[in-house]
Amino acid sequence: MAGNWKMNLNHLEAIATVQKLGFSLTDEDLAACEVAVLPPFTDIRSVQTLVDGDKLDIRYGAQDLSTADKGAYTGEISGAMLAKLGCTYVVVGHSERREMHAETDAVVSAKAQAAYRHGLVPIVCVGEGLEVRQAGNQVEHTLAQIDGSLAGITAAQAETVVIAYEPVWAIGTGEVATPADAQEVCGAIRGRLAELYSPELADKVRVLYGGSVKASNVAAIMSEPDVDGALIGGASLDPDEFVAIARFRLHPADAS
Ligand SMILES: O=C(CO)COP(=O)(O)O
Repeated sequence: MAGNWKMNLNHLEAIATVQKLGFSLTDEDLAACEVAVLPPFTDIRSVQTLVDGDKLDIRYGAQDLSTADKGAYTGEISGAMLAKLGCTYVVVGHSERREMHAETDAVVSAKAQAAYRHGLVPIVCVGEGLEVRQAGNQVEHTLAQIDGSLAGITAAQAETVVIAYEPVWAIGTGEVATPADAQEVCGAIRGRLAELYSPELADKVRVLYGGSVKASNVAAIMSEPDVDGALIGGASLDPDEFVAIARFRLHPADAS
């Protein structure tokens, strides 16, 4: 379960949030479910200090990185800098960056490659907008994004990649995809990974669903065979809600 904080929570709020997570999540919870937070860049040092100091079994990472490793790139953050701060993950190709920063699949692939150069695991985001969904082209569209975003990623790298299927129309709207909608595309993604790499590799890759996930709907989504986890925006800002999401196995899968 990965919490994408987006541009929310300053470093003081980040400390309070991670402390609460660290206090609430038991060893049992963390043995059953990996938990990661993806704060803004300015919070990462604070999160690192807490996680290291309190020996919390929580992973953390960033929401973006530069395609370049070093140099005259004003405002950019390199994979090397994130690795130095102990990041495990980095989100690449979130729909908000694809839309607002015109990131193409080629850019996303370059960012995923930059992540691997520094030992970071990319969480590669894909997913269709409302018009594509209404036209019924969600599978075709999302698989084309997979092809483009994973271009240049070797099998050895792809073994660890995390894919997040986030239908744009379900992000921050309260409009959650049905479990069957999530399964349709997540299953197709796994099928494409099998074609691009191998069925064995495809089975190992974690495919997440994202879009209005909360404690009350997570169990139903997680009951689908090809949904291995969730990328959570708004609900991850509330530590109690995020902990309840991480405990999805305790909720009935038919809650709505
Ligand atoms: O974009 C998302 C996670 O990356 C989903 O955001 P919400 O959970 O707020 O819909």
